[in-house]
Amino acid sequence: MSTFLNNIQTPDDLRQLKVKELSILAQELREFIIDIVSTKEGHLGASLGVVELTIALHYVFDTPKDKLIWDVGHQAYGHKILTERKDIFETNRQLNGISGFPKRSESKYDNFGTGHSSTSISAILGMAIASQLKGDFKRQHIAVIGDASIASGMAFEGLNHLGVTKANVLIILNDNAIGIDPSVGALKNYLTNVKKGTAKDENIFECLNMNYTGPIDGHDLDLLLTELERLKTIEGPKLLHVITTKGKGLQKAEENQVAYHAPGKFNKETGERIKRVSKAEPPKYQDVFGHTLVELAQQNQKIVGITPAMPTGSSLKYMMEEIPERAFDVGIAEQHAVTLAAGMATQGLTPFCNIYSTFLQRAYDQLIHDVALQNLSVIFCLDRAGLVGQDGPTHHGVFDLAYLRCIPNLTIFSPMNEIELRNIMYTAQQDLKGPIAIRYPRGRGVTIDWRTPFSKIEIGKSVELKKGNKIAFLTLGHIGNLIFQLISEVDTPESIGHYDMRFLKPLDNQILDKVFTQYEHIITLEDGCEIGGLGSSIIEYANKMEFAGTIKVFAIKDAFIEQGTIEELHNICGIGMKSIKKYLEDIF
Ligand SMILES: Cc1ncc(C[n+]2csc(CCOP(=O)(O)OP(=O)(O)O)c2C)c(N)n1
Ligand SMILES: CC(=O)[C@@H](O)[C@H](O)COP(=O)(O)O
Ligand SMILES: [Mg+2]
Repeated sequence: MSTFLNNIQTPDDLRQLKVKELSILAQELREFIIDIVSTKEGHLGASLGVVELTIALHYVFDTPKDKLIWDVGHQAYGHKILTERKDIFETNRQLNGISGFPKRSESKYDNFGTGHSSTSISAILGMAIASQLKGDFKRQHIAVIGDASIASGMAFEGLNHLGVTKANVLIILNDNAIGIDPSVGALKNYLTNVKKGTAKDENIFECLNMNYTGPIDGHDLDLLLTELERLKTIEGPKLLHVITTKGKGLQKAEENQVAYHAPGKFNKETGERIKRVSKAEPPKYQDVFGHTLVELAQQNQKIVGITPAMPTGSSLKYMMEEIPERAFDVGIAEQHAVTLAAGMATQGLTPFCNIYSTFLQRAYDQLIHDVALQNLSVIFCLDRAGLVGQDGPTHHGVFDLAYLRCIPNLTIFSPMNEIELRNIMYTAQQDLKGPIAIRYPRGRGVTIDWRTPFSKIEIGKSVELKKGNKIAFLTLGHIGNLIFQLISEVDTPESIGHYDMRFLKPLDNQILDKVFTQYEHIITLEDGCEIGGLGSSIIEYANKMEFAGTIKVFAIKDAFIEQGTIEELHNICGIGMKSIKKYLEDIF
């Protein structure tokens, strides 16, 4: 039964507590997070790891006047609970609920929207400079950033600037030696040496002109309070290095930090994860990618695999286990991952560069300038394409079709099922000259027996799945499976034709020419943004061919889409079964 937490709505309430009461509050806050996340799901380990830090920051600093930013923001559950959102925390990540990440429109305590990593240093520096320009030299500016996120290029760009300013900024490096998967790279090794006391003399952050303190135990509340109070009085750029344990306070989460980053539902007493008991079900697309890549790489020595910090999420981990010398986790470094792949391709290697669709946004110039312009044979596997669900607008992979389609030399493919994914991977590593983007969604496919022998896919060829005489559905990717069900449920299935376009680029003009002559109505369906995607491309071509029938585009309208289950979001966006059926009723 919470006692102190019950009485806290705002950080002002927190600041009424005595220092000796804060450790009890920490215990209560942990239990509260565990209680809710065990049933509602979400990012657990990171938030448990910063419970003491969260309390100490709001206790010492005058939030929301002082500015506090959480990098990525997946560790900000405690912050949300202590800043007016305790009573609605159970709606975390649900449709119409609070966001799983800090969000400016949600709270005056969320100073900057996050979700993608490594933005906090630049953003807090921007706020600190604004504060100086306004003549306010008192306001404090704090960014909390993890050891994996600080290794990203963008964070280094921020540090590089910060070190030549007099900005009143405190960076808190929350070092738990892990991202989603174990942290990697030379900086990780350096931080390990700092913790062991074996680092070379000069401290890297001091060399960058920051006042460095640490490493200190980030679970020791007294120490945190003392150091934060002291740092508050020091002007200019400062960095406090705290050591924490991801998953702190829940034994299972401490023992298996990768799985408990976002464990799904679990038993709040034992920590045991609740596995769905189900009969045979189709695999996740990510696993089809991961296992197929191992199969291909065992046959083709030129294949290399690259992931920027998502070995588990992308399933590149299978290749990292089986063929470690050719599989690379480069950390949160999407830009580097793409140009690294480009460099490898110039030397005759065949890189499979797996990046979540949303995170590839960060490497757009590298994709154009380093890969496509040089027509290098890099195979991009874009996971989490389309609406991803509870992570919400920061993570939906809905822009990729539009931002990829305008890039010359790039082939764009979206598999409708596991077998198409396997076969395009097989084809791309054998035949393709130039880059290809293969985009597939979060979650499971549709084929239980998916390990079929490889066969080649003809580049630019779509598939006629069903002939019709009035209405043609042109679909791209997994979402096309909806149309099978739809056809089985309508009164006049003979009127409907269905085409799995497979390639957004090059478009299959041959089949389109046929479709334009045989059907009165064309309906396109995709799980990407309307502007610039499949529907746009069909309208452009139809216009050129002077098609006289109607074209209806089912795609995501020009708006950011909030969080919810994928099914809820498809319905809200009007790309679910209900909307399509309604449209059909109108034209029948
Ligand atoms: C640009 C970008 N790439 C990848 C991710 C996926 N991601 C979310 S959290 C995370 C690990 C963050 O690790 P760290 O900064 O050490 O924080 P911790 O989880 O340990 O608290 C990653 C890779 C992301 N959010 N943004
Ligand atoms: C916080 C973050 O960016 C990741 O943890 C993300 O939530 C992973 O998403 P998946 O669960 O789809 O791998
Ligand atoms: Mg970390």
